[in-house]
Amino acid sequence: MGSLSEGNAAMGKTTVHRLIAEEGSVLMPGIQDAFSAAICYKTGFKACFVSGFGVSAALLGLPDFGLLTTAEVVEVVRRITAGSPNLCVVVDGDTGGGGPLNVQRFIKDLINAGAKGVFLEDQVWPKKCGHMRGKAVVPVEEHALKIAAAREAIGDSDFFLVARTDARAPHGLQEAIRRANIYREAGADATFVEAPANREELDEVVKGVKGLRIANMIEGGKTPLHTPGEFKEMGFHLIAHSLSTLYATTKALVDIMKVLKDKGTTRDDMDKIVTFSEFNDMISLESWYETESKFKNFTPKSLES
Ligand SMILES: C[C@@](O)(CC(=O)O)C(=O)O
Ligand SMILES: [Mg+2]
Repeated sequence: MGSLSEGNAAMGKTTVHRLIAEEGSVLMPGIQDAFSAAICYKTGFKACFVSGFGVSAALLGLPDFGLLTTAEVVEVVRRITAGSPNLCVVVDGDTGGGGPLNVQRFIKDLINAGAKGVFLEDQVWPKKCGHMRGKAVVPVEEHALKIAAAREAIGDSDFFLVARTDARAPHGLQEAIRRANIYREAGADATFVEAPANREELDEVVKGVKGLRIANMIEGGKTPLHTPGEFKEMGFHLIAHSLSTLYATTKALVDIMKVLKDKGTTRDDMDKIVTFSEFNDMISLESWYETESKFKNFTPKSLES
């Protein structure tokens, strides 16, 4: 089993380190916008993962195929942190938007936007979702340089750096493990070997990769689904459940569109949707009424008669 003292988790260096020290294995639901983030926080999660796959779908209506820009990601993150200021927001940074200088600018923008961490991966740009076919990775030195540049840009900020490698598919698990350890040496707080194919490979990752480790759960993806408890036992510290909310939303959207198309009304299918008041609770409407009422009777002193 992996040790929590590895990777400074026990030192509480950042919010993410602190959460790992508290929980052992931190589950981060994948979210794609300010609304899914707000529901994530309301449900009781302390951290979320801003999925590139999800943002590409929700913002652009496009697949996770290297079409999303870092500027678009930063803008989404700004809205998420404004809407959910107490949620620890970890962001999928894809390949970081270019070379080391672009990575540094991106990291600073994410920190200013209120994010608490980022994943940076070693795919060739334009990248693909880690569970799709046809991936390629850049030379290990090239990504190590980006990780070092990201580390420098982070400085003393409360920001957690995850280095991801997609080498498993094109070059095999041992190369992915080798790369993860090199990226850790270059300054990553944790590493993520993308898409191990079975339990044996997950165990190999724990055996071979030093420090804090990430696992990624995608329904229908390459890695079998496990619980946070099982991952804690194995030696993984951060678990992204990257696409569950996107897939659930997709199913709900398809179902209700079908109802509208077939029947033209939802009156016999109210079980498929939340009520007006349930939605308003979800979006904290009452707190806005309270704020509104504070200003209703406000008159500056000099205008009082
Ligand atoms: C985690 C992911 O990067 C998908 C993947 O490539 O596995 C995402 O964007 O959610
Ligand atoms: Mg992604």
